[in-house]
Amino acid sequence: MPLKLTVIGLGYLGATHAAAMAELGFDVLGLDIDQTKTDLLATGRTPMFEPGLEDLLARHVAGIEGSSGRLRFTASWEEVAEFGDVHFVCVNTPQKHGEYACDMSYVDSAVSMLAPHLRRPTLVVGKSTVPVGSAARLASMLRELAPAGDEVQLAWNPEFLREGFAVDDTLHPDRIVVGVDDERAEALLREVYAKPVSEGTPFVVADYPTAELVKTAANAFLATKISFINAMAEVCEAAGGDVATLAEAIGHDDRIGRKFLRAGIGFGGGCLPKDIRAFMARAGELGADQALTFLREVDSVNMRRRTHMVELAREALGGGFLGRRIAVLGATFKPDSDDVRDSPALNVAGQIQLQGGQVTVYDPKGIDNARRLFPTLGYAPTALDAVRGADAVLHLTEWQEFRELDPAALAEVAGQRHILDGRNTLDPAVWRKAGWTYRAMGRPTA
Ligand SMILES: NC(=O)c1ccc[n+]([C@@H]2O[C@H](COP(=O)([O-])OP(=O)(O)OC[C@H]3O[C@@H](n4cnc5c(N)ncnc54)[C@H](O)[C@@H]3O)[C@@H](O)[C@H]2O)c1
Ligand SMILES: O=c1ccn([C@@H]2O[C@H](COP(=O)(O)OP(=O)(O)O[C@H]3O[C@H](CO)[C@@H](O)[C@H](O)[C@H]3O)[C@@H](O)[C@H]2O)c(=O)[nH]1
Repeated sequence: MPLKLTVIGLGYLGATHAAAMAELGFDVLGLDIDQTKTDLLATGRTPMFEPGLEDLLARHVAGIEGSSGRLRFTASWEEVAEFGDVHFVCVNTPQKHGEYACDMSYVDSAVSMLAPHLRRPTLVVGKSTVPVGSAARLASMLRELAPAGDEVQLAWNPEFLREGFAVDDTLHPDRIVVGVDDERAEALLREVYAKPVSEGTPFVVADYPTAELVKTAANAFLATKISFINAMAEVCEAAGGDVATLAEAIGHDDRIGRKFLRAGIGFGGGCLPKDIRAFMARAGELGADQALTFLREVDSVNMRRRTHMVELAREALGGGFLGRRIAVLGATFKPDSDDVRDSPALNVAGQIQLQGGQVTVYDPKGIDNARRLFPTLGYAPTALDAVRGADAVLHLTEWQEFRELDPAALAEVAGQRHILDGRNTLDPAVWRKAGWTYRAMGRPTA
């Protein structure tokens, strides 16, 4: 009998994981405390934009014509507990309000809702990103609360997917990491991931703390790489160098690599910023805070990028923002996602509005989410509409659509022709040819 899986928490991670597990051939039952999400997913639609996910849902959600019927949703914890041989916990672990530390209340609540219904041998697998030490704590919580007691096991299986590539990253991961304290847990997870492992995906078995740390270490490294190149951008600007050429040149060294060296307004999203802060907070609790003081600098280089973009815009306008019209291209923290959590683009837009600018934002997929978070910003249905009458245009999220814009057509409707490229992905020559003053970050102005 193939294993039956459940997925608890159906956001960016959980909805993708549930659909991907059905694609691997398992029967999957999903649960989320937000019933609007399960209702939507049950009709094959996603609560968020993630390329390829609706196709996967159409292939597997029960009740959709021609689907495998392997993926279902419920609101009942009892049903989840009875159904699952393996339960994946994919709930959110945001930054605590006003603190660096991780808010574990959603994970704790999911585990305490599930545990009292666990009456037979079963495996609970944490996928959320958590502070090191959480798995051991949750394992004892499960043993205490579950009627099946020691027959309930826990494993930690951190997730490395990127938004915008979530489906592919889940079906074909770079590596699978499992933190276990028992061979049976490892065996069950080898069964779950047999297909990707048979295709060559490395399967790394670790203890709980190492598995938890692998995740935060990976995100800390990625964040550091971005802040490193952004620090080089600051120096390039001071010295008259070009950070894009510098990144290409150092990236040819295999030990450094080309990826994650795109300078600009820095990293945002629901992961890197909060994960490096939670990592610092946890290291502090463990008495190892000195080990991670460099992450404070990584964070401040990153936040400085946003303010620097605001300063560049002010400079382009020749003074303050009061009464000036600013078009912002991009609202999401990255392209191919509708996620606006800690978005550098919206942070810049918000700062300019606070300083008196009239800001109009356009984004291909993020406007609804942006409007909920920043209701007082202006929003336009197209890039052309956002640019109409603008005194400066800020390119802040690197959507392909923005690379394909016609600078000549935009020049006709703009108030003034100032383009500031916060992602260094537009073609300076093309924009300049169309009459724009083009300004990038960490690159020469002319
Ligand atoms: N988004 C990513 O790209 C990504 C990648 C890797 C790891 N992660 C980690 O995965 C976790 C989830 O991230 P996300 O981006 O999917 O968050 P999200 O906010 O999109 O989704 C979390 C979901 O969990 C639900 N939930 C909260 N408490 C619950 C409970 N007690 N029971 C059932 N459902 C509950 C919420 O309603 C929500 O739908 C976080 O720890 C994050 O750091 C995220
Ligand atoms: O060279 C680069 C690369 C990225 N970014 C920015 O960095 C942020 C994060 O990008 P990315 O890492 O691609 O997005 P996420 O989907 O947040 O994925 C990260 O966070 C996830 C949640 O933990 C992990 O699973 C992934 O492995 C990790 O890449 C975005 O704002 C990007 O614009 C840059 O500024 N320069």
